Amino acid sequence: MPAYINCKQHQTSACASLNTMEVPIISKFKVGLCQLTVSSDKNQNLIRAHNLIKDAAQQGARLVVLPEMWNCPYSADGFAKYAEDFENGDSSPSFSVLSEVASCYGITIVGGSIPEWCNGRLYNTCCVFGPDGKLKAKHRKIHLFDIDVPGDISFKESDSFAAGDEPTIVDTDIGRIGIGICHDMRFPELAMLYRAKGAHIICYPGAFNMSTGDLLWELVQRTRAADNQLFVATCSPSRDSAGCYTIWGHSTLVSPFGEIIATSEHEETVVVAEIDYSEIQLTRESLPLEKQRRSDIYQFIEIAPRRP
Ligand SMILES: NC(=O)CC(=O)C(=O)O
Repeated sequence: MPAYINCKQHQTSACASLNTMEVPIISKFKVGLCQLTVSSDKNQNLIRAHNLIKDAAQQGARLVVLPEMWNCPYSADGFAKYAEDFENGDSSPSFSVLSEVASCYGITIVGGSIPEWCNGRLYNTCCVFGPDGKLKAKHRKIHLFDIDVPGDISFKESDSFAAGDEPTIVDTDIGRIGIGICHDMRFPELAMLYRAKGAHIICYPGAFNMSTGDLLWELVQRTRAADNQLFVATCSPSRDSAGCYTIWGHSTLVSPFGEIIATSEHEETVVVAEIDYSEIQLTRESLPLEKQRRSDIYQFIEIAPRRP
């Protein structure tokens, strides 16, 4: 645990008792989305993340989601500099902070993403921690964001990162969670796979920009939720985050019907809202897409990972 964050300082008796409780799977609970301002000062980012997670937990959130690249600016020239090796706890302050904070507040954290070093490769990686602070899952961004729109935006994540090659679905005390990172959201097949595997909610830490955000951020996440009749949570950095890539913001929680339950503008904020998994059943009964699906005409085929 880095010295500059003292979790014990903030630990209340309620918080302490949550850590020792046998927590049953619950279906109605609050989700917190921490839309934090990311600067070029890593320590500041860690402190900010801690403060926003604490705020969400104090508002009753049991599941807290952080943005894509919350410990560093979303900028190709900095990813390697901010990268951490999770296997080596001492050299991974971001990992340690999330683990400590999850256990301090007895919450599940979908830890946005940070650059991860592993065996000489850099990944855009999301870590999920349980209320005991233990790592429950690690998702490496599968679809890297390479875009070139002449006169508008050009960005090539694949120049910096290697792509992950596994979907990530994790069982927690607050349900089954599918994980995707930002551009992963554009691929309906991944969300369909999570739905087929029984996910209640898909969390997408993201960092859309001003060109893609206005047009697609809300559209894509509502579509993933409505197509698969499950909850979707997205979490972005705030717009005034550092770097030349201007971030859209608008962290959002969507219902299985595709309705926006809660959202934000682009400033730093914490969105906290309640979700109720009984809505999944209700939506699927009201509009039984699975029964109506014409698999005699088309089929969802699970394809093995493409390898070079
Ligand atoms: N970081 C990203 O993957 C950005 C993205 O997908 C976008 O549309 O913007």
